Amino acid sequence: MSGTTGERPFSDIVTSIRYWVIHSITIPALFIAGWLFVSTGLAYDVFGTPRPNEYFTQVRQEVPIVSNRYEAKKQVETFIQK
Ligand code: HEM
Repeated sequence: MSGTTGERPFSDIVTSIRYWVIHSITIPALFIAGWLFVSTGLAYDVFGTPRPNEYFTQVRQEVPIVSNRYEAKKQVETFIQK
């Protein structure tokens, strides 16, 4: 038949009992895992994002914007010093 790849249609899958037996667990589990990933602070460590109190330090009170493309690496290194 034209217009089909031969795979099981989504409309058939998402209206099947078996799909929802599986996904009533897995979809909320993924949501909760994501929530915990953020709420425990693990996401900050994994992605290196500053925590709200880490944007400024004792030695650097200005915004850490890279302003010199040829010295960018050096600038970033000074920004991330304590
Ligand atoms: C650990 C997490 C997950 C596991 C182990 C899992 C497992 C499965 C299994 C076994 C099937 C085949 C179901 C069947 O034929 O009745 C399936 C299909 C499917 N799942 Fe999941 N699932 C997970 C998470 C999710 C999430 C989070 C979504 C979307 C929000 C999702 C969307 C789908 C869709 C759209 C299909 C149909 C895919 C196709 O056959 O073309 N799944 N999954």
